Formats: sequence, C-alpha cells, structure tokens
Amino acid sequence: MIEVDDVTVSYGDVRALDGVSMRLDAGAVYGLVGMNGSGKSTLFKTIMGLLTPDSGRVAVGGQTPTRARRAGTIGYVPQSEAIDWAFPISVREVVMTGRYGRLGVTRRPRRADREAVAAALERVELTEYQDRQIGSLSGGQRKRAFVARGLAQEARILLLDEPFAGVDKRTEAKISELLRECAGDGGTVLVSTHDLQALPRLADRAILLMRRVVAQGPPEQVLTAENLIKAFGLDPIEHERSAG
Ligand SMILES: Nc1ncnc2c1ncn2[C@@H]1O[C@H](COP(=O)(O)OP(=O)(O)OP(=O)(O)O)[C@@H](O)[C@H]1O
Repeated sequence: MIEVDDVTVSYGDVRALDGVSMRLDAGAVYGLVGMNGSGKSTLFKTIMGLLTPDSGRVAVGGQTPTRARRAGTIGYVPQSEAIDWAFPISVREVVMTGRYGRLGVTRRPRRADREAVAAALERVELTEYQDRQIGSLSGGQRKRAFVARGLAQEARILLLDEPFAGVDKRTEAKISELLRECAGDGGTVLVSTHDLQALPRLADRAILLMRRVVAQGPPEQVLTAENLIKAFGLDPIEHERSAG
C-alpha cells in the first residue's frame, strides 16, 4: 500500500531521512518509533507528498503521494503542535473536514457525509461535545476529534503523528482499539509513538527510525536492547557506569 524506496529528504543542510526504505501492507498497524528529531514527522510529510525527497521514490496505493492525498486515500492526524486550536470551528466541523474530498463544488455536506461524521464522533465518544469549539476540548479529546476526522474520511491509509502524546491510558486504549479496527477492515495504519511498552499490543510491525531505518519487523524482534541503543543513543545504565 505504501512503498518507500531509498528515500533521502533534507531541509537545507539538515538531512532528516537518509536512504529510508519500507513497505507497508494493507490490513496492518505499523508503529513508528524514534527519538526526537529522528525524522518521523518528515517521513509522514513525505508520504503525504508535502515534502519532496532529494532522491528515492514513494508510491501510495500505486500513485504518487500528491495524487493519493488529493484523491483522499490518506487520512492524516498531525501532531497537536501543528494545529491552530484558536480557529473558530466546532468539533463536528473539524470532523466534517475529513469529508471535504468527497463534497461537491458547493461544499455542502450530504446525508451520507453527516452520517459518517456522526458515526465517527460516536466511535471516539465525542457526540456530546460536537458543538464545542475545538480549542475548548482537553488534549485527549482534541486527539480523539482528529482521529474521528480520519475515520470520517474513510481513507484506506491512516497516518497518525503521536496520537498518544498527553492522553490518559483510557484514551490511549480507545484510540488503539480504533486503529486495530481500521487495520481489521483492511486499512493501512502508520502511527508514531513514544510508548514502547504499548507497542506490541498496538502494532503488528514496528519500525525503528534514526534518520535511517535501524530495524523493522515484529515488535518483539525490533525492540531489542541492542536496537534501542542504536536508535536512542547510549544505554543510560552503561553510560552512568562509564561516566562514574
Ligand atoms: N522545517 C524544517 N527546517 C529545518 N529543519 C527541520 C525542519 N523540520 C524538521 N527539521 C529537522 O529535521 C530533523 C527531523 O525532524 P522531524 O520533525 O522529522 O523529527 P521527529 O522524529 O518527528 O521529531 P519529534 O519526535 O521531536 O517530533 C530534525 O533534525 C529537525 O530539526
């Protein structure tokens, strides 16, 4: 569903991704793990066609990323920091933006759109909050609103940039369950997370990123001490010993 082949992406002199390759199939959840600055958001933006690689190739459902995005194939839940929470828009309207690709030129939602939005709000348990301004929700509720937008879009691919940051365990479990359902319905889900403990339950496959792919495969095979040291730097205990 997503093919990333030897992709290198730079911001001026900063090389954010260096020869990254991966293949993401339909019907699975992929957990993307790496330290701050390892290139996770850059990878999402590249798959979305918002950044152009210096070299290498990305295909999304056999199309270029830009075409796939414009066709509504990809649902994207950005990092909270990337969203303007003061924007005067209700929770329901945020979720409706997931349907924009399907609305006609009038942009007027049809019954099917309203039903998809209502169903998505129900699934994330935000029905009673639908008329609130998006910025008036708590951090976890905001995340759920954006997950609902991805669900309402009915995209075959869902990319989520740290949907668990700052949410409580119950919300994390709820979002995880929804992502598993999406994969169960044949979707491809790529989710970045810092919660290594929850990864085996969430993801079928883990991808450890440090500008390059350090390891990818079943979570238990990827999250070894050796790989984590490669991806996150020095083992803190070893570091203390050698420093002491
Ligand atoms: N717009 C930009 N201009 C210049 N450098 C950038 C830009 N965006 C990201 N970078 C750099 O590219 C590298 C990868 O950043 P990216 O945001 O992809 O990391 P990340 O893994 O998503 O990090 P985090 O976990 O902190 O969100 C970092 O070194 C970062 O400083």
